Amino acid sequence: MFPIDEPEAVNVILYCFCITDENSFVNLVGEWVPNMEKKHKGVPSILVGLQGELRSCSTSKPIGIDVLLNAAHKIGAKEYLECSATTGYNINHLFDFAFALALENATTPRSTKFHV
Ligand SMILES: Nc1nc2c(ncn2[C@@H]2O[C@H](COP(=O)(O)OP(=O)(O)OP(=O)(O)O)[C@@H](O)[C@H]2O)c(=O)[nH]1
Repeated sequence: MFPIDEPEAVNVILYCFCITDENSFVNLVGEWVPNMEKKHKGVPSILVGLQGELRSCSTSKPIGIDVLLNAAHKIGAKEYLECSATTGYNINHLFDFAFALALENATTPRSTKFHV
């Protein structure tokens, strides 16, 4: 995990994983979330399922929605959202929601840097 030199500049966290990759989900919940929580306590987050169009693909085996909603609740995420870079599904909604959360959390003037 890379260090963010200005932790106070973080107003929202997007926890992203691929919905058909169990490992990416397990790593996210087991490693990334606890680390980020230590460094950015109280910062609102969104759990984001990537490659969302694969949910309707008959040959893929996505992680169940109930598991993901439960995980979002457990890690304290404000929402679970699925999106797809391939089809554009939910991308605008995700960023609108993320910016709204970030603004809610921006009680003092912050840096405008983006960390990906
Ligand atoms: N099915 C599907 N595949 C996707 C989607 N977005 C990205 N991919 C695929 O996932 C792989 C990785 O995509 P990248 O956009 O390169 O992801 P990255 O995290 O930047 O990966 P790096 O290049 O290693 O940094 C590629 O094979 C993409 O085609 C999506 O929405 N749906």
